[in-house]
Amino acid sequence: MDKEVRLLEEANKQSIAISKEQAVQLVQYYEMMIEKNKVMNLTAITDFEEVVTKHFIDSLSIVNIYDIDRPLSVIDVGTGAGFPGIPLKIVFPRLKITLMDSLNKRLNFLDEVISELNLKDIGTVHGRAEDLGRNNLYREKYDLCVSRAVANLSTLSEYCLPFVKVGGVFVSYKGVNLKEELDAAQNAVKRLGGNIKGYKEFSLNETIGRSFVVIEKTGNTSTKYPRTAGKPSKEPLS
Ligand SMILES: C[S@@+](CC[C@H](N)C(=O)[O-])C[C@H]1O[C@@H](n2cnc3c(N)ncnc32)[C@H](O)[C@@H]1O
Repeated sequence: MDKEVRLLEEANKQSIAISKEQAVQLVQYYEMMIEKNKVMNLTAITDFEEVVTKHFIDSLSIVNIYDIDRPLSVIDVGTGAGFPGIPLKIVFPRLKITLMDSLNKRLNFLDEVISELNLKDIGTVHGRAEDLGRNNLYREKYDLCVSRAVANLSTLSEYCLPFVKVGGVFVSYKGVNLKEELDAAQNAVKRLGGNIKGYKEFSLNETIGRSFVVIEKTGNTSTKYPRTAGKPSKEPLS
């Protein structure tokens, strides 16, 4: 069975609507990632079926908890090989996306993907979240911040909430059994001008546990945050 058909089947199971053209683009992205993975470290998961579930469907599952199919400005903090930002852009083309990471080599790959797939209203920014979050070009400029597999929720909130406009949202892609992490981050989120609005668990393929934490930005982030590079991970806010 061809790859596009498999992808459409899996998306359908998770109630994610993808067009044939979008499936073709996702497969193209997969092929580019696998080719580049031979010369640089982009992903530990290379099997097509696994990439579909653990990277593509996981990235797109946000549609089941948040109305993402509209012209929102979005920043993907620590995008790595492009997750969740690239699948989101392909399937929800009205999003305006900034893909940011501290590793330039990965962003160079993403520039190639953007150009090859002719994606519009999407760009890459190189830097650390702690530095870019203090830069007025990015600070409090986004309707939505997304981030997957970058840091614990407290550290991540210090990376992410400064980018979000008041009234906007930060959605963290997480695994399950998050109670301790959520408890530990409650205060940090408040200090950063946020409020944990919801926590939703779901499963990929009926076996792999995942969750989303939805944090709304209720007030401006104090200019004290983010602290200097390295501090949020070494001394998470409590
Ligand atoms: C484990 S990878 C996850 C990549 C992608 N989000 C995913 O889910 O596959 C973490 C990424 O976050 C980036 N990163 C970690 N700390 C960062 C920071 N302080 N600022 C910007 N990027 C950061 C790393 O360079 C890396 O590409």
